[in-house]
Amino acid sequence: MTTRSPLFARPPVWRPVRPGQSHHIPPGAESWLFEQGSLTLRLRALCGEKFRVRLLRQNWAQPYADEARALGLPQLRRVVVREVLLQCGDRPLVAARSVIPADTLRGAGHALARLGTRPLGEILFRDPRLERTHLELTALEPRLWRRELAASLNLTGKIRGRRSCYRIGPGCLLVAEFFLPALFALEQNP
Ligand SMILES: C=C(O[C@@H]1C=C(C(=O)O)C=C[C@H]1O)C(=O)O
Repeated sequence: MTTRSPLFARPPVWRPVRPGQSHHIPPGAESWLFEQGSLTLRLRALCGEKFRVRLLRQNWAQPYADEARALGLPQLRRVVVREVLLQCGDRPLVAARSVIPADTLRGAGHALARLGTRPLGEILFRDPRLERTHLELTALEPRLWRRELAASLNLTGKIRGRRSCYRIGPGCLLVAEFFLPALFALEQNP
């Protein structure tokens, strides 16, 4: 069974980051796209007590073809797909989609299976074995989002996103994060 993504109408297209290559990144987005530490921590610092994870889905489903490729899995292999909005109170600041293979859940990542509204970053960044690889970027056109979501978040321009593989011990997972206009507005006017 493939469950419809609550975020995307079509899969984002990713481009690897290559040294010396220009990605035409707006100045406000750069520090978020290249953030090395936990986004959860950075968003908490910005938003304080009102930071929360709104869970849109976490279930077994087929990954997108390019996600399966990035994880080295056959496309029909089911994975856990988690999609969330990271919010300050009612305001979504970041949309995120994580793809977790069964082997990762069985190994070091078993805590990931029952995350609920606990931020994924809390578990990942606590693990001393954590390694991040394969940074890729995207600039999503409004039509790639689900129409209802694009309307409710007023997504009229391109939304910048990043994706990387997080490795914890033998298992890895793919995390994609999209930085919404409300994030930059909050930074300008905390
Ligand atoms: C990867 C991190 O975790 C964040 C929390 C997520 C979640 O709870 O699903 C998803 C992606 C991240 O933005 C992080 O803090 O950097």
